[in-house]
Amino acid sequence: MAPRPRVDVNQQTAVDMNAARSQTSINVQTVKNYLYGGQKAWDLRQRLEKIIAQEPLFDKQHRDFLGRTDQYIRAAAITNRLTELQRMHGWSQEEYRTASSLLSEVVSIALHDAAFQPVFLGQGSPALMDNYWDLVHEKGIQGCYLQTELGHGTNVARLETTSTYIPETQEFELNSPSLTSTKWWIGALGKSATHGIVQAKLILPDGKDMGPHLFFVQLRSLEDHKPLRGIAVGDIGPKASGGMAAQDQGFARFDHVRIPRTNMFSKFAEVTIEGSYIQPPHAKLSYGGMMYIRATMIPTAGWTIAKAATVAIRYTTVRRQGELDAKGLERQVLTYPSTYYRLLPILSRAFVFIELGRYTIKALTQMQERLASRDTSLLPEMHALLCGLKVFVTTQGIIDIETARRSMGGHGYSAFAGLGRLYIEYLPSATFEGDNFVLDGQVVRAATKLCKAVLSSTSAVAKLPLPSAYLRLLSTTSEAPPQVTSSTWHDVHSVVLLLEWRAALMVKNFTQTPASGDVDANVNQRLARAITEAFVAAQVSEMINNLTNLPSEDARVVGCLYRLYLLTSAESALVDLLSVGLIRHTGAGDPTQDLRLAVKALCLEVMPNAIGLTDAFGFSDRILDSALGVSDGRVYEALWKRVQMEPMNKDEVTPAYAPYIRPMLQRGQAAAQQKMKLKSRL
Ligand SMILES: Cc1cc2nc3c(=O)[nH]c(=O)nc-3n(C[C@H](O)[C@H](O)[C@H](O)COP(=O)(O)OP(=O)(O)OC[C@H]3O[C@@H](n4cnc5c(N)ncnc54)[C@H](O)[C@@H]3O)c2cc1C
Repeated sequence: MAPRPRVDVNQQTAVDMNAARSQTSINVQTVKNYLYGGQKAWDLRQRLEKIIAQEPLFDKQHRDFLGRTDQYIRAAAITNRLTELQRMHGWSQEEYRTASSLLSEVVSIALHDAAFQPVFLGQGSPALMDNYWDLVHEKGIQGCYLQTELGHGTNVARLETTSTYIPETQEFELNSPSLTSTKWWIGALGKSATHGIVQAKLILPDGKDMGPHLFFVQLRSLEDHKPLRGIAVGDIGPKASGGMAAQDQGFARFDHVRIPRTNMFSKFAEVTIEGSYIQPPHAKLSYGGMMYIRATMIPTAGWTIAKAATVAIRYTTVRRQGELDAKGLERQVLTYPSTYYRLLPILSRAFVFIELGRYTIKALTQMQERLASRDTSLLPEMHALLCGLKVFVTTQGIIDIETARRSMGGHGYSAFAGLGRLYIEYLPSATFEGDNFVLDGQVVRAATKLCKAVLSSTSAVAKLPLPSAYLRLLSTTSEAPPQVTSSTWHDVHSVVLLLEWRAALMVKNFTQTPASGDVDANVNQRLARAITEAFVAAQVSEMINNLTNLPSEDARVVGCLYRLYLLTSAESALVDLLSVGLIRHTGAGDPTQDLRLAVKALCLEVMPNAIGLTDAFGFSDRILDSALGVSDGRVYEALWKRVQMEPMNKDEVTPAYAPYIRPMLQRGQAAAQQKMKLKSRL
């Protein structure tokens, strides 16, 4: 047998990346424009990226080696420079937001932008806006949102902080009556924020408790940043696995702190000068701020998953492992079925969540316009939808980042791979803005209410809001559930219908369970997922229809990704599909095998464009900050370069040698010599 040619494993990486790019059949720029919502948005991003890339402060090369305090100080310096650049270049809000996202850093000012400012806008009274909006908007003050307490998070009704109205001075007095009433986990409160929006129980002069309301409170002096009298404030310490180290989650206690009456957020509910309470027109009007944050979490999930997919697909394209082929090359890791089956569905979810985010934010904007004229009709449905979507995208996003990291083997565990950081920073999204398991319950409550209406009256179907359209299937005039055959998996409409039937039957079964009947402990999670997946599947079908706006080859490839999304959703729903009898074992072979083979076929169809599709996300090497995700594929050189920066490598002999390593070795050597002597005497 002729000897196989020797391959330079390092040089081969660039060869493999170039070869993968040259296989791309899509127009990367067109798909990029599609993902960013038009060429204009992409051009803006490019223009801002050039500015940001030139800033030495924004360099990420050394951040993995910094301790917590230095990470926080670095983040503050970055924020200061970003706002300076905003003024220098006269950036609009949109430009500032884009530049901020391009930083790809955890910074405390994010809480001001994402939580503090929207609540101010949505719930500030005209008086509060007149007095403070300019300061808020111009960042003359820095805000945070103080809801969670040491003793309560989910159960907002049991928060203990009080705000008591004193008519004599027209002031509220804020008080933390117990250790467990201490505000806790509050982003930017530890060391940064000057002001906060405090959720506290409103107590009227007659002692009546009106439940939690929002109050605007100054926390630190604008002269020297010291906490104001009566306020004890600090940082709650390091987070799990060193995550979000640059952000100062904080605690605060209030000892009879007075604020003016006008500092209550009273756009909807109000306390009069005399101390009477004016009810809001709808109990859930104040949900607006939180709904906005939840809506933005959908595209964020998409772009976060996109980063994980880009890094892992690039690395597994150039990483070779296995038996040599005739050319002397090992197999590209991405080509193993167990690898592409893990990674390509992640790529498909990134595309879907990015598009879904666009839809949701548009729908929310429409609802907010109606809210402005006090029309709350869309509110309950939007609330339930956003709860479901928030849970779905964050739960899936967390799984996807970790799956992508593991697909890269041992090097994936290096901090220089970048996915460990991405994971740990994304992880709390399952808990904040509503714990995912708690939100599931709200999705199910809303669905059962509508289901009962549909089951009791045929006219209710006509009034079903779009996200609950799947319940139409329960109407007496609806067709019977479809028969699943091998062709089902090749027809978008059939797969969507199947996922809708799954949700409808599961909700119906649950709704019809007698009050005395037992339900399993996981029922809310299963139902909420089925409900949300039915909605998302219908949206994906729309996305496929709208692909006619793209050139045909781009539409074909992105369409494959969307179908892959639908099929992997159906695959993960198999247990439910079997439980509700939509798929049956007929004795003629495995009824799920056709689906699994269709998933594989779609993966193979997407594969030649895997690199092109990840390039379409438009991430620079600076943003990904990953030695394994470099766009030229030269991963070993990038990893080697990073390792040279490791501070421990500055000393040839570690300072730990003399005091600790040497004495241990010397004791061991002496003991071994002693034993040798004893042996030689025997
Ligand atoms: C990184 C990070 C940043 C944060 N930033 C902020 C911030 O800026 N401002 C702020 O106010 N808060 C913030 N939080 C707090 C966050 O909003 C709360 O952690 C969250 O609301 C959950 O509350 P909890 O931690 O008290 O958990 P708990 O409510 O005690 O929940 C504990 C467990 O009980 C379960 N559980 C609780 N109630 C129910 C129920 N009714 N049904 C079923 N299961 C239930 C939950 O699923 C969970 O598993 C932050 C948290 C984190 C981790």
